[in-house]
Amino acid sequence: MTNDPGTAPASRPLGPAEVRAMAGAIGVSPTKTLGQNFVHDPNTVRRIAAVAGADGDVVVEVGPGLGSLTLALLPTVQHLYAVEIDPRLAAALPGTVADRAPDLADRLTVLTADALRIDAGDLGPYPPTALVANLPYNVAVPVLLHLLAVLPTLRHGLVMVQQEVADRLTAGPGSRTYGVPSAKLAWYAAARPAGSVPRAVFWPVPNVDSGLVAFTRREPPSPGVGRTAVFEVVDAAFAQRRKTLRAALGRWAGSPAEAERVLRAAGVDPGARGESLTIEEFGRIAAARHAG
Ligand SMILES: C[S@@+](CC[C@H](N)C(=O)[O-])C[C@H]1O[C@@H](n2cnc3c(N)ncnc32)[C@H](O)[C@@H]1O
Repeated sequence: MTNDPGTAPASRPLGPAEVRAMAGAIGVSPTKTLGQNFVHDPNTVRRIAAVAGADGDVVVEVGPGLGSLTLALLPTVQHLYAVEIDPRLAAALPGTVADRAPDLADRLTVLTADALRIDAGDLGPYPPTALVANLPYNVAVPVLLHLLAVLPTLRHGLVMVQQEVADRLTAGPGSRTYGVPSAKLAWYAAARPAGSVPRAVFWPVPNVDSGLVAFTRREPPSPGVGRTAVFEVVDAAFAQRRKTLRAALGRWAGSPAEAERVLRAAGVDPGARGESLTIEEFGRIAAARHAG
């Protein structure tokens, strides 16, 4: 089911004064522990919704907060599952949508839950196809990787994260910022930078600017071993990223000599470093170890 933008019902966005007033009315003073920085600029949420390209999608939004982005997404999505950990924000969201987008209220399902603990069965009848979220900063990478793991129907998404995290998520082998988040995200999806967002559009104003990361799911590499085994190699290689793989993987393999044997069997130079390896190469190393 898609929605014709020409006839789609509209929603009334939240501006700066309204964001503060709504938070006050429900007794929320934003906390750092929950990464509560609310967007109060209607142009920013319109832009995020446009770049997300989630028209006709069943969207998962993590951390809807006061509903700024939710209101921008609802006019064109098929359905939206909003997963919010703060019960006061979750309880207020249906009322906000009923008030500002009354014709769209039945497209929204609100779940009061920790996004790190949900799985597909928690959401509802529609298989989710897109993730669009201004992610809570402190758990952004674990949430993204968790949802890609437990929601196999997610085809694409757009997430807003700290600029530094956006750089890491979208880095490729050989880059200074390539690391565990980049390699693990590459297992699931092709990711690309999709713009930046200045800190001034948030309340309260954070210490850093934000970046948008767009991703499209891809077939995972098929080394013959599972994701957990491959991610163990990624973690071991980057735990000592300045060391050669022969040394960095010594404990994982049992000894540097065994690491060298596995690396050679995988066709990977034992003198290379993890930061130069593709996710396919990490997969080959895991498979070579399990092949014995
Ligand atoms: C950066 S704010 C974004 C709020 C809103 N989407 C916006 O753009 O204004 C992050 C939101 O995620 C919520 N949150 C934090 N940790 C969470 C978790 N583990 N699961 C679900 N929601 C979480 C916070 O309460 C907050 O509402």
